[in-house]
Amino acid sequence: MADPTPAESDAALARRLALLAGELLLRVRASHGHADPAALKAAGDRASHDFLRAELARWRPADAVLSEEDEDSRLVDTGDGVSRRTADRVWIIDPLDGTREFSESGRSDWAVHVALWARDATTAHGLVAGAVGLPAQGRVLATDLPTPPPDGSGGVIRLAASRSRPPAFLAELAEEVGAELVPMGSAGAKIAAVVTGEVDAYIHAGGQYEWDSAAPVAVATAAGLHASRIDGSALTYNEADPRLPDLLVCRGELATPLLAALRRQLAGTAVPSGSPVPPSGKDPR
Ligand SMILES: Nc1ncnc2c1ncn2[C@@H]1O[C@H](COP(=O)(O)O)[C@@H](OP(=O)(O)O)[C@H]1O
Ligand SMILES: [Mg+2]
Repeated sequence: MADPTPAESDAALARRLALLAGELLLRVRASHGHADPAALKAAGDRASHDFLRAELARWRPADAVLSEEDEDSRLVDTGDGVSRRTADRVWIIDPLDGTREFSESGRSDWAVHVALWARDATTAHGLVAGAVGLPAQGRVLATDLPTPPPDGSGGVIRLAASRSRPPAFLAELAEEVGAELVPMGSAGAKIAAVVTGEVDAYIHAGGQYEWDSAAPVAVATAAGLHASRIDGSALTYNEADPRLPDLLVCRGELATPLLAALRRQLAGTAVPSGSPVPPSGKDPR
């Protein structure tokens, strides 16, 4: 691909990098095969992270980066030294979301997330640009090419949830609102499915980080969808503590009934809105 012009917008850069990192991940998957899932996960994480880090340093050298794959990214930022907390612009990236699914043959529910948070943002959640690459689905969703909000199916609510770590209360909530659970990997793939209308909503609770949702939430918001914490409060990014453990993304008209159902579930189950101790290592996947 020819070098872009210096005037490439942040959103176009996010979209281009999500596309290129996705193509790289497809090559890594093809060359490693699926015989050793742990090695494939590690190779994918590393290749995509290194690529995105290098490209952001090349095209946006003054900006800070928060990446899942940086050694210290899960630690609470104390503000010492050069810090993303004092930066005006921070790229929040998940080089490979749905790592588990990436390592499983035939699955297409994994994604590349590239988002830009800005201190002076006037857009929702402080996110000014974002792209979600879905390499195995052959598409990239981005804030500069928003898709129109999907029409409701009018039938049973299709509710996407983690296939490996769904919130404990979700089965009961689904029964209460008459929803059908659609298990899927990757926060990005699930939110993309809400954006395209393949499902009606995505609910997660119990643990996640800013990079798991920043880019897909930027894309969902640009498409006119509702995105919030499960208690209805705002999602905020580039916080000192990068944990952002729960969220609801859905079509606008479902926000009120789903938040009401969530309130009833949370009243009964005391689901924490954040776990107490910042982990220093990676989550077991
Ligand atoms: N309880 C939890 N604690 C921490 N991270 C979680 C989590 N549940 C889901 N996630 C993260 O959220 C992303 C989507 O998860 P899921 O596929 O289960 O819906 C995954 O990102 P990664 O694949 O980038 O690690 C996963 O690690
Ligand atoms: Mg992730």
